[in-house]
Amino acid sequence: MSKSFEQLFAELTTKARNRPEGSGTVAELDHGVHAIGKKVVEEAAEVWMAAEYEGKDRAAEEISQEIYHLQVMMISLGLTPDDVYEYL
Ligand SMILES: N=c1c2ncn([C@@H]3O[C@H](COP(=O)(O)OP(=O)(O)OP(=O)(O)O)[C@@H](O)[C@H]3O)c2ncn1[C@@H]1O[C@H](COP(=O)(O)O)[C@@H](O)[C@H]1O
Repeated sequence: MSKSFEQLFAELTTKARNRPEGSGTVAELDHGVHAIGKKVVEEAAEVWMAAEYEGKDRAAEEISQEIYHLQVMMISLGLTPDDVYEYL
């Protein structure tokens, strides 16, 4: 099911609060900023490779994953979307 940036952020915020069993988001948050940062960088490279060699659909998929990891980083730091939008 597709969702917007805000819908995903709300979902992840709820997961961080309620800590449901089996949540990858909870596990990633527990690993901390250093580990989340590595995922952000890894996914950035995958966006680049998909964009250059794998076509638009794969690039869109990798971009969605980068957005996910950026949102996990935001939650880890206690940042809201408005804190980020301020700089757009
Ligand atoms: N949108 C995402 C999403 N995008 C990326 N990822 C994670 O990022 C990984 C993709 O990274 P890679 O390409 O490196 O794939 P991988 O090597 O198989 O990943 P790992 O072995 O490192 O886990 C996936 O395996 C997921 O763990 C996501 N995990 C969750 N979501 C959404 O977040 C919500 C909450 O998820 P849970 O916390 O797992 O319930 C749900 O709506 C999910 O759809």
